Amino acid sequence: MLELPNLAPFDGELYHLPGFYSAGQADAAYQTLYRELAWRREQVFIHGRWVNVPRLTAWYGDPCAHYKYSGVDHLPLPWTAALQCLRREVEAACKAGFNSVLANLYRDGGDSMGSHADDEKELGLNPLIASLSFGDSRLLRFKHLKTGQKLDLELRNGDLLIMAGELQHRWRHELPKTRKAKQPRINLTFRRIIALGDATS
Ligand SMILES: O=C(O)CCC(=O)C(=O)O
Ligand SMILES: [Fe+2]
Repeated sequence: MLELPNLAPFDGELYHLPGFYSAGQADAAYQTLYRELAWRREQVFIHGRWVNVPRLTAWYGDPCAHYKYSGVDHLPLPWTAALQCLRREVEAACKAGFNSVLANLYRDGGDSMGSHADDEKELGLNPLIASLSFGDSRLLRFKHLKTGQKLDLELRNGDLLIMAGELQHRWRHELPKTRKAKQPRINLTFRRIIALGDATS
């Protein structure tokens, strides 16, 4: 993959391309996404009650790309021009196709994403997930399920991160809260959803 070193020491593939977009390009993308995406405060059903997720989210994709995430069925909004453009560039770099993107907006250091794996069956076995970061930098932490080994990555404005192979089955990842003063960060995770009832797509 891209002749980059695999940062995962074992059980999966993880590739980091710092500065995939220049600071100028990334700043422009950030402004457009911040303004244009239909950011909303989502709720998930955990331990018998509805709780707000600690960030804003938006889900875009091809009409077939339904996706259950944290117990919620996401119906994708149609691609915006900016998202289409980013999708094509990420597809070219990854030599892979994506039919949907989950956008996350972390407004400050108090916003976060809890430990999880993107291992839903709609993503198929060993999904390739491409993640773009815009805005302030944040730490993404991986933890191996069996050994407990940790791997920390600082994701900065314009970075591309690719997760592939067995990574989602063997490791979990989280974006922890931080007490450091943080400006907002936008993250896009491009995914390929296999439409239910269409295992060949
Ligand atoms: O914000 C990030 O970098 C992580 C996002 C993530 O893990 C996800 O959307 O599944
Ligand atoms: Fe994830």
